[in-house]
Amino acid sequence: MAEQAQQFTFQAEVQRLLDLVIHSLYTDKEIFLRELVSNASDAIDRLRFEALTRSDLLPEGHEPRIRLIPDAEARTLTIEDDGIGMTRDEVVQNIGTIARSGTREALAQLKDKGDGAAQLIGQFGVGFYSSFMVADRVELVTRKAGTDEAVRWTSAGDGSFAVSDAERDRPGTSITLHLKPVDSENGIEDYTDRWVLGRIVKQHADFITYPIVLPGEKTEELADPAPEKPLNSMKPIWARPPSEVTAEEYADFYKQISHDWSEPLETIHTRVEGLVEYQAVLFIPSRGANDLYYAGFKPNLRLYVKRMLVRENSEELLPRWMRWVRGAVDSPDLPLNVSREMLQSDRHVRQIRRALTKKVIDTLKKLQENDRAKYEAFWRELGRAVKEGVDSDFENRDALLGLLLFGSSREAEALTSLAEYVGRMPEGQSDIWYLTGASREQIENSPALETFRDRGWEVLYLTDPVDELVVQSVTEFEGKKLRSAGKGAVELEGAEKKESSDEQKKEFEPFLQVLQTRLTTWVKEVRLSGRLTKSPAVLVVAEHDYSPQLERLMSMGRDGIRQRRILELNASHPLVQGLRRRFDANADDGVVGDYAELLLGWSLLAEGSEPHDPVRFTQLVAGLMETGLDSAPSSPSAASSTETESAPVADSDGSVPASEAGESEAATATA
Ligand SMILES: Nc1ncnc2c1ncn2[C@@H]1O[C@H](COP(=O)(O)OP(=O)(O)OP(=O)(O)O)[C@@H](O)[C@H]1O
Repeated sequence: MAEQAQQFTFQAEVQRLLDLVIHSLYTDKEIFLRELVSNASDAIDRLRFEALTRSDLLPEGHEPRIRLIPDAEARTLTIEDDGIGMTRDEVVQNIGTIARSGTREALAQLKDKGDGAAQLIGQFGVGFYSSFMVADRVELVTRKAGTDEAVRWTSAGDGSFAVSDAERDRPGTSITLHLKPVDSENGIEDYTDRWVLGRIVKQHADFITYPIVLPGEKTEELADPAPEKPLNSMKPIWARPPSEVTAEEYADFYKQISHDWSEPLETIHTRVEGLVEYQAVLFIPSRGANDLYYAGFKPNLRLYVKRMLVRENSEELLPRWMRWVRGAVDSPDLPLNVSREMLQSDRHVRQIRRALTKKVIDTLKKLQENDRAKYEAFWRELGRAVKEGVDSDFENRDALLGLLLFGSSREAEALTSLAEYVGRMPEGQSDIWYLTGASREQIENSPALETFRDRGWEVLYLTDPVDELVVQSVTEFEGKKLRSAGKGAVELEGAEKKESSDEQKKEFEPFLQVLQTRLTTWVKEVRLSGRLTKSPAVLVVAEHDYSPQLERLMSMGRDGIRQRRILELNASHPLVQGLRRRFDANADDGVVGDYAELLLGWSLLAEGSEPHDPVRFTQLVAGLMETGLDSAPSSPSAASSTETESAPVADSDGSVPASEAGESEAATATA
């Protein structure tokens, strides 16, 4: 007795994907066939792989095929495979939910259904769902190898699907598309036409390694149908001479293995015969996968041994930072039933890995040299992963340094390599300078850059969190030190300057001591600055301490203990000079301590951080503003420095009048 069909609703993201598939104006509708045939081919691959250890799974004389069965009268097309099939649970799980969290998130964010959506759709593994571009109802019957039960899945793509028991005489899967009417204006052809099917297979699925066949045609002369003749050549793309493979064939192959519908950025086809033999077609994608930076991400790299797929997501053939590389590698030198552990320690695998890694790096290098725009497009998509390599791939570290690009103080939108930076270094500059921060804007506002600007020295702007990793592991490039503009002391160049600065240091010593004592909870040293030319103060860290950016990242969401930093003062700034005069006049003047705190709070705000004690800081600022009002002349032009020059040094309560603690030179330029 037939059981009642069980109804399920699609996961919200799947329905969204379906809506996009159905409504987006995707022109190339015929590629649904490539997607379904790819799934069929994968299913056969999986069965053959499973059968390596369970020979009972393969029926005697198993000659796997992918059959296309058109029915012009019923207006259906069935795609049938002798693959591994699915259990009931697998059907519900695989064809009803999206497992990959990155894809789910991206879909959840994707609201519009306009042209943008049509483009974006290429980012998701649409696979099976592409059937709904050409069919208004889809029926799938499948039986898992090694079981007797078959299951039927049906859906009209309208939010729900039904699952019920079914019959199937052998393992495998059949997918029947109830085709939409032919509509050539919208790119829907007659997919029951043998000629159309033959053309699509030839064009988009020629490289599938199993025969794709149409049922033999019955003719008047032949009582039995003519034998099935494969529509595809079945030659895997990597086994063909590169000169004979067209760009379109590579792109189709890429789309088959990646389910990314956008064109690959670069294709690498390599065939090596020697100590170790292998063939590989690798792709640099034009876009990184949505879940590339998730811990569970698996690379889209297939490993074949003599054309038998042994690993769909091989992590052994390329370093982890190259997990965005997609493609297929085939080698006859590896054992068929390879375990992960064996793969990792296999000598041949190691050799292949080394060679392929180098190949990809060389390709990127060439791209950087010959097509800068394309390389920058790659960099903006995947540069972050390359930076991971700098920290982890010691063998290729030097080559990777050459690939790095950064923003810099030179030009707002431009990216520069380290070599280009070094090439522009003016005389007198011996190090490569950078500053890390949350954004270009924040870095640009940092007072720590003042002297660099004045000297005309370029500073690299490191705004990506992984840049912190890069600069921790790279200390030199072409013999030039990489130095943070916000770390350690920046020396003034020239002997004369040094002498005068030594003298100044001595003069300021007692004053700085008092500030330091007042700020000791947060600051480990108060000293004179070599990097300030305009601002009164800046916070820096010692040479080997964490940068504020790294500290912020590490204490994300937690109240971490902050490391004590160094407060640098600009000795020639009127605010600092005025304050020192107050100190010289009366070493116990309470104003000096309050100003120390204000300067510290100001420096924190200037770099984009919060004052340590915002309440205390605002109180100090309010007090200062009040005094400013009490003492400032009533004329609106009072802000000019000439007017304030005659302003009193301090009020009766002992505070210095100033409109702002920071930039206002006027308020403190007093005698
Ligand atoms: N013909 C088939 N035989 C067996 N399983 C299939 C078949 N078609 C689809 N599947 C299963 O359904 C899953 C979802 O298919 P779909 O085409 O939507 O995504 P996919 O992108 O191929 O999946 P993957 O992320 O594994 O590449 C497949 O991963 C596979 O497990």
